[in-house]
Amino acid sequence: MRTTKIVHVVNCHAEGEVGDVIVGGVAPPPGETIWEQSRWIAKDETLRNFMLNEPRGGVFRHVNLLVPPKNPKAQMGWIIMEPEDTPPMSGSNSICVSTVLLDSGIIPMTEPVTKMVLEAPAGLVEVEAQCRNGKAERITVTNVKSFAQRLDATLDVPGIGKLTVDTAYGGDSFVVVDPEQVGIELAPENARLIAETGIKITNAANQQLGFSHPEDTGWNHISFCLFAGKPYREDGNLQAKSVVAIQPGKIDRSPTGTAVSARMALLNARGQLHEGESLTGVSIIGTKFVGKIVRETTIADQKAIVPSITGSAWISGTAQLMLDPADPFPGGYKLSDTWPMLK
Ligand SMILES: O=C(O)[C@H]1NCC[C@@H]1O
Repeated sequence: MRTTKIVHVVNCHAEGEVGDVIVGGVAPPPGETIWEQSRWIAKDETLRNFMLNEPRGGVFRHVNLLVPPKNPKAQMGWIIMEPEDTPPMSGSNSICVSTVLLDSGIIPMTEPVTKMVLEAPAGLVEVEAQCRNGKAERITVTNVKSFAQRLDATLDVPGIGKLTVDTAYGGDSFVVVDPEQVGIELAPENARLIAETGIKITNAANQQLGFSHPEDTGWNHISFCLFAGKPYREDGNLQAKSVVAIQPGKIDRSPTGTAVSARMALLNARGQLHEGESLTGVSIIGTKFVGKIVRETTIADQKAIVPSITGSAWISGTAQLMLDPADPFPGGYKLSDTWPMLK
């Protein structure tokens, strides 16, 4: 066996969505901040291609790189790599990272509760983990400031027609649509159709509506389409289907923590969900993230919320990824049968 690198990975999923964690074998990238480091990873592409492309990855995979924190308040920093983006923040990935840090002993666990501060590219996030018998069972992440950007905007989607949509940010950027407008039931058998429809809506929203983060973060596009089911009450809790199409055309298996945060910001902007109240997002496979409005706040003088997201993640394996110097595909490859090509 010969290899020019060994990347040590702990495999994990949060409520069904893969969020593998690189725990060794990769030096921290250059940059003064975690955001700058994440821009370097996005531009360089070497690690993204090695980890995300076939034969080591695939369109379903998200990978997180642990890095030393830059802010002294944080115990660990991390960079998120998703199929097409290297985003500011991610709910499922933050829950996977927290679980791997605690369950594998990288950060010492205290039972019944361990508190940590982690540093995402978007900034600091507080984590509270309910721990029992050496397992971080429930992770609550206090997300970055989330806000509504456009309410009831008209969007003309080629092949679909005129829709009324919202745009919002919950650590990542969303166009939000009521699935009844496109006549698609948010059921597993419709996953392909939902993914393709969501990508059309996201592309149209980027062309016609756009997105700009008020703090000039440089995150100025819409990443995802959230199909936001009608809220209903179950056992007294407010719930809603939360199904997200991710570029280049897959469905999040989890309810998408950033989407639940963005949805709560929209409900708050409409006066329908208040500080201290909760919304549980239900994924396409029936898994749940419990969202809560921790507090109402502002961002650049606009209304915003600080949300939290609670969910669980489970370690599913470990891997050492290698590169034989004779491998003809050091950067891997993508094919449009499983990885639709972006226009
Ligand atoms: O939970 C979330 O926010 C994420 N899941 C995969 C894509 C999003 O970043």
